[in-house]
Amino acid sequence: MRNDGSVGVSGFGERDGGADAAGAPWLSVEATVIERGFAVSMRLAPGEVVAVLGPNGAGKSTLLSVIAGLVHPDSGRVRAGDRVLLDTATGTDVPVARRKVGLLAQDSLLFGSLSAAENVEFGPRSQGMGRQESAETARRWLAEVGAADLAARKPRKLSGGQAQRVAIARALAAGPEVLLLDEPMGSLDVAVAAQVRSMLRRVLHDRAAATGGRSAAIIVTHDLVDALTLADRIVVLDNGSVVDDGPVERVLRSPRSPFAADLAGTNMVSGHAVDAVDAASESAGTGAAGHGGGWIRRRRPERVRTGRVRPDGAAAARQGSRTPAVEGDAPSTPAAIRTVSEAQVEGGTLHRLAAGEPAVAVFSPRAVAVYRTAPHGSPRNVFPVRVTAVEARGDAIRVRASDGAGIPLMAEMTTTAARELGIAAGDEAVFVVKASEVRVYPG
Ligand SMILES: Nc1ncnc2c1ncn2[C@@H]1O[C@H](COP(=O)(O)OP(=O)(O)OP(=O)(O)O)[C@@H](O)[C@H]1O
Repeated sequence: MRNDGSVGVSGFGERDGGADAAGAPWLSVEATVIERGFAVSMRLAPGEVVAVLGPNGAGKSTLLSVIAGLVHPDSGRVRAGDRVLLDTATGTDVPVARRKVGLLAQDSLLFGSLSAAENVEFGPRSQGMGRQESAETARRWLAEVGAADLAARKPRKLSGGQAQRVAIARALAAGPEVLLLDEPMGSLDVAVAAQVRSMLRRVLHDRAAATGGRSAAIIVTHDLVDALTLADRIVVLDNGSVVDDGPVERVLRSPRSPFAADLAGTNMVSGHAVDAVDAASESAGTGAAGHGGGWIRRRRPERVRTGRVRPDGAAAARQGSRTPAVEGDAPSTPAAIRTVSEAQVEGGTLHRLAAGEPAVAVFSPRAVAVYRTAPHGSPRNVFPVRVTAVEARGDAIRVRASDGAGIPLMAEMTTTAARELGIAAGDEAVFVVKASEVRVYPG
């Protein structure tokens, strides 16, 4: 236990988010760790899932360690529901094992000598639960994460994805009120990461419902896709401080920090999923499937000829760079969303999307070709836009624009191409992106 309340917690700006309808946060954290230059204040609403992003050394792991009780701040307070877990002013410092905090650390290892089931039983057992009940709890959580058939296996017989499922079951089986996941998909290859992400999405959703909001979760990630699919809110840390905090969409649309701006260097269009079958048949009709029929197994994005204005007046995208969503070349299925302006945006997805479900389409500015007028017979997503800004961005030009419904879009091209196209703020233009460059996620 530590009591050095002489160091005041101060200088924490008020941020949006983190409170329920009545305005009460469920988890609140205020902590200063002087040695690490860390001074963070953050609140989570009941049942809320927050993605914490930030550059290396920003303090993300420190934040989780403070909540879990592994790092003792010089000053601060951590409260979960009506339980004070830490208060340096009063000397309260609840031991790790009694915090009801489940931490899945980056280096979480399963006990090698125990089976998967015994690993998962470990938490309930160490909380005093009987053998049979612990075994039942382990069975339930292994089933929940899709690893029921792995119960008897030793960790060395598990693949990376299987081991991560078991580790997640182990973190959940102890019944944590606060779940902390440090890069949960970090070590998994893209296809396995997508499966584990889908599983986590379901588990987090069910958990919030099952606990009646008496829970919260923080996911540290470098991956925008995790924030998009798993979190209600993004908190960006940099240099030990919160530099941005808000709903996922707000942070990406109007970032308030260089890191978030960089993070947001992507186009994100919100809407509602169109039935996948309709999307597929409409795609076939409109020719979206004409991208080499590349729906089932996503092709490598084609390299677009760099920096040339085509005869039809289009400036090629800067290069055929990929959508920053990092699911790589994993197989995807056709998906489409309909935006508020009734535009249909077609792409591919690794997720199951029910028709009408909120969804977002994500694509890189570099995948966008800019035209003066709409190309004929294009099998692509076409956005008539008005250019709002043309900005230099290193050796490239970023064209910012807004479609009829005010959806902000960006294209990136070479300076030569931009000069030849002669585009300027206020101009009408047409942004075109191939469906094969668009990733669709649950929103
Ligand atoms: N055990 C430690 N002792 C002292 N300083 C530490 C320790 N661990 C981390 N730090 C420092 O604290 C700061 C925050 O580190 P932290 O690991 O929390 O960042 P992070 O955002 O999790 O980074 P990454 O994305 O690389 O994991 C850094 O300046 C780091 O050097």
